[in-house]
Amino acid sequence: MTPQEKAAVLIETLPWLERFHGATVVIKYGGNAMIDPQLQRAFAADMVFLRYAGIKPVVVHGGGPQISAMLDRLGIASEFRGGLRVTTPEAMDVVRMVLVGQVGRELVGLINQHGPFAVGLSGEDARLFTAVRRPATIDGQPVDVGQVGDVAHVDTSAVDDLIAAGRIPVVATVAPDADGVVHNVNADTAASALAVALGARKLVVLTDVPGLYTDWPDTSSLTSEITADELAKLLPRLESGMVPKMEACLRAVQGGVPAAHVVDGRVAHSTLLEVFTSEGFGTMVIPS
Ligand SMILES: Nc1ncnc2c1ncn2[C@@H]1O[C@H](COP(=O)(O)OP(=O)(O)O)[C@@H](O)[C@H]1O
Ligand SMILES: CC(=O)N[C@@H](CCC(=O)OP(=O)(O)O)C(=O)O
Repeated sequence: MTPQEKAAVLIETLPWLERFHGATVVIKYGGNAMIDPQLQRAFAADMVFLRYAGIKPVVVHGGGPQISAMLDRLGIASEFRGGLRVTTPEAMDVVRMVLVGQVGRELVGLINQHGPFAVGLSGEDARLFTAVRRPATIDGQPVDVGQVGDVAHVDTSAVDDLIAAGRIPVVATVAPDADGVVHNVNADTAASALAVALGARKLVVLTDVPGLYTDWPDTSSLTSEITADELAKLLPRLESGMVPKMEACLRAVQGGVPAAHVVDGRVAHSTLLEVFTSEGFGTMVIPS
């Protein structure tokens, strides 16, 4: 790369630095970016980069594969319906242990190699999330999936305090219902609810595909931009993990977040590519 090319890359970020300075951006961390050590470190660096660029990153993490691995080790069967894990009280203990005690801790540690930034919390802390039991939907029919929650209420005060102190909140998605019974909340769903409650300028969801395919698995149907109305029409035809993911993007945009993005977390620094380049990256959901 010539010095001119290097300078061009740097200066391309200026309009985006101007636009997003001071903005809150919610990033859902999941998929391969969460399992591959090099991608993990790249993600942690991206969060610190955003912070130094004057953006306020808030991380909501998944951990589905890690939960499945631990359930397996403990000999507890694991099943998904409509993209949601069937969560028995026994499985719920494992979900909580893995998300809060393992996955969240590891990410906090990686970010904090750069400085005293990350603080982990779960939906249980300072009433961040209050859950309500949520059925899965298969062919339009509700199906019981046990202790699975949707976010009924968000109290952003703890996250606000951390942001104001210059920290990077790292959120695990277990949440009590109004009676204090803890529920398993899909991380895409929780990220969306938090983005809306914080008035975030962007929701970025990392996954293991380049973006949304409107006619999966036809690779020519990869879409770079879709409106909320178009997505609402497409949603009943989507499958498995894409259902909570695209539903989350739709809800975020309908809730006032100006843009929700699904990006390929297998590409190192996908968050930076999305925020700071003119072409963007992945699929962007915008209001209709
Ligand atoms: N229309 C679609 N567009 C993109 N991916 C799809 C689509 N339908 C199903 N998928 C599958 O959904 C997966 C994403 O869901 P999931 O594995 O739950 O994501 P994550 O682990 O990143 O939360 C993709 O890797 C892909 O295999
Ligand atoms: C209800 C439900 O399905 N909860 C998810 C929570 C973790 C998650 O969402 O992790 P990913 O983003 O890595 O899929 C689960 O138990 O796997």
